[in-house]
Amino acid sequence: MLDGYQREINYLRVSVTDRCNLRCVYCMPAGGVAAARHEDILTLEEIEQVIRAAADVGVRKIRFTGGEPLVRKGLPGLVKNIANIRAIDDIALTTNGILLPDFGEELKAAGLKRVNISLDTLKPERFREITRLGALEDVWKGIRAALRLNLTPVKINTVVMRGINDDEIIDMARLTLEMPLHVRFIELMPIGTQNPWVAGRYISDEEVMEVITKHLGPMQEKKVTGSGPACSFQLPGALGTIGFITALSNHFCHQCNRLRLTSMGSLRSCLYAEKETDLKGPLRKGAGREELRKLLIKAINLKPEKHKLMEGWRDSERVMSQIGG
Ligand SMILES: Nc1nc2c(ncn2[C@@H]2O[C@H](COP(=O)(O)OP(=O)(O)OP(=O)(O)O)[C@@H](O)[C@H]2O)c(=O)[nH]1
Ligand SMILES: C[S@@+](CC[C@H](N)C(=O)[O-])C[C@H]1O[C@@H](n2cnc3c(N)ncnc32)[C@H](O)[C@@H]1O
Ligand code: SF4
Ligand code: SF4
Repeated sequence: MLDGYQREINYLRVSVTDRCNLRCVYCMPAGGVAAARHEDILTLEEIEQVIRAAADVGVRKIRFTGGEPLVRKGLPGLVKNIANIRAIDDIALTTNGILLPDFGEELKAAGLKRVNISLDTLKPERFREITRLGALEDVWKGIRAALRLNLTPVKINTVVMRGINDDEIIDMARLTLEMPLHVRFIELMPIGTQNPWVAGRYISDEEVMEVITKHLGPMQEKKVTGSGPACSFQLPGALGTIGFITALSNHFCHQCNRLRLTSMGSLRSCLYAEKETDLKGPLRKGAGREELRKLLIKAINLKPEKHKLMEGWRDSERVMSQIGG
């Protein structure tokens, strides 16, 4: 359906958990975030109910995210049920990749089409510093599993941070020459409790693009499957593409197509929105498909025209891993 600004809303990002096996510096505090109690998180059956109602109001694409979606038990079963909803034509996953060797095959068989994997550095020690817990080689095992299982196009999400990984822009871009990977440079957003950490580390995608063209030459525009906010380009002879997600500098809100379902069961009409529409309460009081449909329409009508992240983050309660990136 169309929202109040004539934008077609057809993409639901579903955060299936607020938990994660990593603690990335820009996403979570070192000690993690107090995990929600199991009973406060939507059950897989409740998530499926919401997705069925969302399909009724025009949602065609589902992306599972988190936290780390692969730590949620039973995800393949949920994917299988969603793949049976005729109106849904794209089921994707955003993941840190570490558990893909364990669950990739089952997810593919269940109907998962493709994965976006987060990777900010090619240096093992730096990877450990950024994620505080992880081993780089495990992500590579996940990337290789995704390619082997044809969970394609495989996109790589790289958050660029001044003084942290900006010296690797060229190496990350070069990956697309050697492998069929779609590397997207994401602008660091001042979100959640990591807001103070972000100060001084933001780099615009314009600057990233300049660095790439200076060292690797001009690129051609190239469309990649997906309906997210990236603009994509290709280096001559490359197997993959290079994308830019200009979340701050040139926000793509005018073409926004999405709604978010938090793991706690609220609809968040914008990444930035402070107001959420509770679905868990109504679901647990027996709300049926029609009532859920009405609540979805309400949330779509609440969508703001654009974010105001340049003015700072105002939600004191939520961090990125709880909202679903
Ligand atoms: N400002 C803003 N940033 C977003 C939004 N959605 C995604 N992003 C950013 O884009 C990054 C990549 O998103 P992904 O989860 O990989 O999904 P996507 O790019 O929408 O997906 P496809 O294009 O379908 O592959 C996220 O990590 C966020 O940083 C949004 O609605 N607003
Ligand atoms: C919150 S994570 C959830 C899915 C999964 N755990 C992962 O890392 O891909 C989704 C995406 O949000 C991005 N992200 C998290 N915090 C961010 C921030 N402050 N600015 C920009 N992107 C951020 C991550 O890099 C990741 O690509
Ligand atoms: S970005 Fe993803 S992997 Fe990193 S801490 Fe956040 S949820 Fe976990
Ligand atoms: S910030 Fe809000 S309006 Fe802008 S693209 Fe993201 S969800 Fe849509």
